[in-house]
Amino acid sequence: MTRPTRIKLCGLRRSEHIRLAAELGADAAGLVFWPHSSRAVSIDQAAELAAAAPPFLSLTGLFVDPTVQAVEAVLDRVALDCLQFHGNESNEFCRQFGRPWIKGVRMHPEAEVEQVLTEWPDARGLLLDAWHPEQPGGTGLTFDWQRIPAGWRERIVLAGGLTPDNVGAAIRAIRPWGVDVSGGIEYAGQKGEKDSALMAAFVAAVREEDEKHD
Ligand SMILES: O=C(O)c1ccccc1NCC(=O)[C@H](O)[C@H](O)COP(=O)(O)O
Repeated sequence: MTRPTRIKLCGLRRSEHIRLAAELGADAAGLVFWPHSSRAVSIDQAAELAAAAPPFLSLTGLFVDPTVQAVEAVLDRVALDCLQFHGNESNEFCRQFGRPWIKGVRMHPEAEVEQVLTEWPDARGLLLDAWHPEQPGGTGLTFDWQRIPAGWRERIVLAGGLTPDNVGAAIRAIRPWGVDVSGGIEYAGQKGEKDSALMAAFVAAVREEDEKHD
């Protein structure tokens, strides 16, 4: 049997969606702490979401160029299992909190990908996302998956514009360790509003593709 593709559903803001993510068999749920995002949650909201999380769903807190104090303020109140840094944070910055962390890497069209990926040696994994000149993430855009070097694919969480319709092709193309989605599980035109049916369809599409590789 081949390994299952790990799934992170990002930008959850309701307790029922946290429970649904676990029931569907997702591995991780992402909570956005970047205040400029329409998916952002306050510390109080996040504490409530964490209280709704069943065992073994990895709660991941997403930050963009935060201060140390901002991350610590969240960690004081919210039982996060993993941190995700999605800005220009260095390896040293990310590692100082003593928690498992992943690094969001935006795939700039001119980036020397093989070189860039070596910059965060202590990350548990690298979440590769589309690059956009003004938005640090959650853009709904895809990038050319073939730019991901073959030797790195087992460490990669693939993100950027994934949907129930294209995630199977993405898995087939590069066999990443995991996949991450936000906009692709939301109601059309309603950024931040997750659609339970699309959450279920996304997880089902991943599992359907996984079964083809057994
Ligand atoms: O989702 C956001 O609002 C966000 C804002 C700033 C930085 C990162 C953000 N999201 C990071 C994620 O992990 C998203 O799931 C990832 O960017 C993919 O988003 P999408 O293309 O909408 O699936």
